[in-house]
Amino acid sequence: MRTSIATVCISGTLEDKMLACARAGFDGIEIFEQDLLVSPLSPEEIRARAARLGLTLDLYQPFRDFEGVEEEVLRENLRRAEAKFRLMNRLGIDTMLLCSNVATATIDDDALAAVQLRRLGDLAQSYGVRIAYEALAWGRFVNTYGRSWEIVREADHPAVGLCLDSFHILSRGDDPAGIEQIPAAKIFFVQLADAPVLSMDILSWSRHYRVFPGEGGFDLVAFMEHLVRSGYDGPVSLEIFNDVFRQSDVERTAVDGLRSLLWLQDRAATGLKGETHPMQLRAMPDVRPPAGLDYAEIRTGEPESAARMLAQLGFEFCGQHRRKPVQLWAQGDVRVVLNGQRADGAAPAISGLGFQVEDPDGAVERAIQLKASPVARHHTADEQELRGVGAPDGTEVFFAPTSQRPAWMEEFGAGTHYPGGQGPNALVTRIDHVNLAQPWQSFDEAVLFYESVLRLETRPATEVPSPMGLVRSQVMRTGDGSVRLALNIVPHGLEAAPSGPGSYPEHIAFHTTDILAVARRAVAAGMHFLQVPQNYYEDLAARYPLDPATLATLQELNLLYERDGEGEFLHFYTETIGNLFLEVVERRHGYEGYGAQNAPVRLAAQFERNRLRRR
Ligand SMILES: O=C(O)c1ccc(O)c(O)c1
Ligand SMILES: [Mg+2]
Repeated sequence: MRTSIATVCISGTLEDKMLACARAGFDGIEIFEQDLLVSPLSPEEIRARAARLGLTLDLYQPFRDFEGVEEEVLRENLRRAEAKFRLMNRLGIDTMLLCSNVATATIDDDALAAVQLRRLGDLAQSYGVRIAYEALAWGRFVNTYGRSWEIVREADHPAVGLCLDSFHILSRGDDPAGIEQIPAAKIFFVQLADAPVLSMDILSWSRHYRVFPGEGGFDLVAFMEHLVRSGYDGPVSLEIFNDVFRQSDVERTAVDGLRSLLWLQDRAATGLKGETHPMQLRAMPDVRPPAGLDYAEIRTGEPESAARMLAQLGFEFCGQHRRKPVQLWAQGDVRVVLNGQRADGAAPAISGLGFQVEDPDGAVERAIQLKASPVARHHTADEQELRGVGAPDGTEVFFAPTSQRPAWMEEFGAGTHYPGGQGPNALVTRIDHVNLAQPWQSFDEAVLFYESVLRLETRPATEVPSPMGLVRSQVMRTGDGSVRLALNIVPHGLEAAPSGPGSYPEHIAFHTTDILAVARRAVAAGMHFLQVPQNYYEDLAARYPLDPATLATLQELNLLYERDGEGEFLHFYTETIGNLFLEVVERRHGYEGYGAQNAPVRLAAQFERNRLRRR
């Protein structure tokens, strides 16, 4: 598949954009008119530069407000078009995008629009160029691809075809299946964009909120499958109007965009297996979602405080790495690695996650094909090699084989004391979820990363009010729930990664089947929990018909509680150390959430604590 991207998607000057697109690996670009108008480069220089970079110039856009007008207006529009055709000849671009008329159309008549497009086609043909007609979702009269196709069909001109843009089709809830019936030769260009599901006017939605495929709520995979079935074999281009992308690092955004097209091809290739079509879809190693978490790694220059918290929660020290200042802690088969390879005094933070997968090499290979940066764990010949990649949020993602007793544990001393299994002291049964802070600029990129590299599924996002601002929270998980990540967008003014005041803490949540026992054991071991205000418990009593004894126990232990139908969720939080706190949760009767109603209580309590500490 030929990949392309509109220059409007990314930040910088036209030169910056071209370089970043070439480096990311795109085959071509669409020149967005505004980028050209403000460029000091002549059309000939742009053409030469693209050739040097190995980029094709696939489309010039947009040309607006042409059809459905009186004769006098049409003549003026043809004059405007001719100037652009001359420019396209200088650029060496053979396709111009024409948006359906938004502003000047006065005649609602498809036959007339077809005649006018035919006249434009004649003119275009004399310059050796062609017109790709796109129905904008907010076009004055033409706002569906079905209607734009009717007009193009009636125009019946070799230089007049369609541009299909997934946003305009899917934002209106239109069925893309009809694309399969359009002759491929009449589809001149294809633009893809995803978007979060929002209810707002379509123009604003389109101009500010588009995201790369896989980052929003539209079914781009199904769209792509219909497109491929039509027999289309031309460029597939990204056209994303997004306020954040336009101000983010240009190279990184370009890579994010290319990743979305790699992911999409892979998914469509899987969906179309066994069918024949002219488009060559690039597939990747087929890996299954992770079966579970092998370990979580906390990196800190002062392991004592994190070690104390783990011990209070019932974890046992299992051994010290034979070469490195790294400790292994475990409870049952839940493993936490405390990595002391950090500057003295550096506060604890989640630095890495080990995911258990069937085929670690295949998973790494796939991640690298998806343009993730490899990170290598330093190891000696007799040590287990763990390979991984860096996530956009800085977390190191490692791929480990599925195993009850991973081979790397041998490095933590011969005869390692490892409790394993579910001994009488092991009340924690697994890592329930890991909450990772996301810088606002790279949130969409992170969603696509975890979806494409780890094959996690997105769940509807929630918004949690806090004294620092509204925190957007997005759960990504395997279908069976064995791996769950909660991505939280860090409120403006706070930092995601560095620890200390002004940073946003991350946490690891452990699951237990007896939260009262874990809480009592922790209290007896001297643990301080995050304090929950009295107001919360009064509200709890109003929300649910809890018996007074249960309520008193919850309050005594600073436990939080939530119900969802039959399901019940009980949980508590530790204090925050550095950039990290821990949570223990108990899910009863199939509860699947994360205590959304309780998250504001936690964020407010943490805010208070942080402020007191800074005084
Ligand atoms: O928002 C617009 O005006 C606009 C312009 C060109 C496009 O291809 C498009 O999809 C939207
Ligand atoms: Mg478009």
